[in-house]
Amino acid sequence: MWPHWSTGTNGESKAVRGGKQATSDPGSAQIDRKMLEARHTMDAPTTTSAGNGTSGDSDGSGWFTPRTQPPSPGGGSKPEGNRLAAFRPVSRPQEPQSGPQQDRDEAPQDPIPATEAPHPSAPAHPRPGPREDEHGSERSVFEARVPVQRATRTPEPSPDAVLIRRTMAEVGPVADKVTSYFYALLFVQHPELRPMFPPAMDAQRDRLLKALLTAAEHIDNAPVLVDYLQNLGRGHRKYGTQAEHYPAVGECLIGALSRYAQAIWDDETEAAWVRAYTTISQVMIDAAAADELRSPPWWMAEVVSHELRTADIAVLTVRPNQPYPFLAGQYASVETPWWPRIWRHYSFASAPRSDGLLSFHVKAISAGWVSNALVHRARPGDVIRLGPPAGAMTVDHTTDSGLLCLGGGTGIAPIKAMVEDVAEHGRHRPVEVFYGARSNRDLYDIDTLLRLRQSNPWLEVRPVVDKHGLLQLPDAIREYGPWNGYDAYLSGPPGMIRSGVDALKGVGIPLERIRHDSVEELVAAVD
Ligand SMILES: NC(=O)C1=CN([C@@H]2O[C@H](COP(=O)(O)OP(=O)(O)OC[C@H]3O[C@@H](n4cnc5c(N)ncnc54)[C@H](O)[C@@H]3O)[C@@H](O)[C@H]2O)C=CC1
Repeated sequence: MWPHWSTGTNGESKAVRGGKQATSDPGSAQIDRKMLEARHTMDAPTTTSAGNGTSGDSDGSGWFTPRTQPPSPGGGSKPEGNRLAAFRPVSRPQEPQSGPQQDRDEAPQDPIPATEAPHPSAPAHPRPGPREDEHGSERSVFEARVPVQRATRTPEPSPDAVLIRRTMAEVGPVADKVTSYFYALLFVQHPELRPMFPPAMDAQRDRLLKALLTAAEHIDNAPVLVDYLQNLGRGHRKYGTQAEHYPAVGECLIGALSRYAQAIWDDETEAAWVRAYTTISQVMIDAAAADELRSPPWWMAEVVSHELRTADIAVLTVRPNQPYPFLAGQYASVETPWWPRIWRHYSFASAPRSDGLLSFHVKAISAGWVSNALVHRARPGDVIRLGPPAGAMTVDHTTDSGLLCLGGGTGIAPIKAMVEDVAEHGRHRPVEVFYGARSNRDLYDIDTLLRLRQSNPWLEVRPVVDKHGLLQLPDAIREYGPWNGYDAYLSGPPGMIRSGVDALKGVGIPLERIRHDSVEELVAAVD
C-alpha cells in the first residue's frame, strides 16, 4: 500500500553548497554579471533536436499493428482481404520470471506523464495491474518481422521511405480527419480501449500524428528510430499498453491512411506501411518487455514541498514511493490526481539526491490543466504519478569539455540539475550558464544559481533579460566566448531552442556538440 510520508526537506536546498549568500533581488544583485537586454519573439515550434529530434518519451503514439481490416466507424465495413496477414503475432516467447517484482507489487500502479498526451492504455488511474507473469511475457513476434538495421542513414531514401513519405504528404492537408477517423475506428472496433484515453482527445490526436511523422521521417535512420521507439515503448507502460493492443492500433491506422490517401494508395504502399509498423511495434514491445524486468511502469510521489516563486511559477519537491533512478538533464512525465490520464513532461530540477527527493519547476500557463493544478492546487501531502525518466540531454562525463548552457524561463530547471551534476562529479570544467527571462522577476531561480556560482569557481552565471527588446537570449552568447571546446545545452521555449541552435552554429559549435530535447515534445509539454 502507499506509504505515508512525512514532509521532507525542500528539494531545492541541495543546490546551495556553502559559499556566500547572494542577494535575493536579481535586479540589484551585487555580482559581476551582465544584464543583457533582449528582444523576445515567440515562434511556432517545429525544429527537431540538434541530435536527432526524437529524444525522450514523447507520449505520442506512433504505433499500429494491423491484423484485420477495420470496418468503417459508421458501420460500413471494408472488404477484409489478406493484405494485413503479415502483422499477425505468431508466438509469445516466455520472459524470464525474475525481475523487480517485489518493488512493483508494492507500488500503486498509476502512471503520470508530463506532456500533454493522453494515451491509450491506461485505465483512469490504472490499478495495479499487471504482474510480470501476466504482462512480462506478453511479447509478440510477428511473422513479417523486419530486422532492425543498425546501419546509419542511407544516402538515398529506401523504397519504403519514399512510399511512406508520399502517404504523409497526401494526408498532411487532412491530418485532422485522418486522426479523427483513426480514433473512431479504434474505439468502435475496440471499445475496451476507450477508457485508457483521456476524455478530451484533441491533444492525443495531435501527438499521434506527430509520432507518425517522426517515425516516417526517420524510417531510414534506424539508430535514431530505434532509440525513439524504445523510449516510446517504455513510456507506454504507464498507460497499461500491452502487446495485444498494437495490432488493433495498426489495423486502424492503416484503415485511416488508406481511406484518406486513397488517390495514391496501392498494394505496395500498404506493404511498406505494414513493414514499417511491424518494425515500429516490435521495437516498442521489446523495449517495454525489457523495461518490465527492471522498472515499475510508473511511480507514485508525494508532494513534500510546494514553493510559489512567482504568481505562476512553483517549485515542487516530491518523494517517490520507491527509488527513482535518473540522470541530471532528463525529464519525467507527470500526472496529477485532478486530471487523470493527462500527462505532461517536466525536467528534474536537481541532480539525483541522496534522500531520493525530486524537484520540478512548473509554470502555470493559460488553459494548462496539469500546470495549473501543479502550481495552484497541489499542496504537500498530495500524490502525483511519475512516468519513467527520459531524455538524452545529459552531461557527458567522458570529456573535460566546457559546458555552454542556455536556459530560458523554466527551461533553467534541467540546466541547474546539470550544473549540480558537474559539481558532484568532481572533475570540474568551465560551465557558462546564460539564464534568460522576460523580466527580472521572472528570473525566479537566480538566487539558487548565484549561490552555486559562489561555491564553484568554474561556474559563470549570466542573466539575460529581454525587457527592452534589444537582445534575445541566444544572441547573448555572441558577446562572450570564444566557445571552442564547449559542448552546448539548450533548454527553454521551442523558439528559443531553434534560434539558439542557429546562434550556436554561428559561433562555431558543430551540430553534434549541441544538445536539447525534442522541440516537438516541448510543444506538447507546455501546458
Ligand atoms: N519546466 C520545465 O521543467 C522545463 C520547461 N521547458 C520549456 O521552457 C519553456 C519555458 O517557458 P517560459 O518560462 O514561459 O519562457 P519565456 O517565454 O518567458 O522565455 C524564456 C526566455 O526565452 C527567450 N525566448 C523565448 N522565445 C524566444 C525566441 N523565439 N527566440 C529567442 N529567445 C526566445 C526569452 O527571451 C526569455 O529569455 C516552456 O516552453 C517549457 O516547455 C523546457 C525544459 C524544462
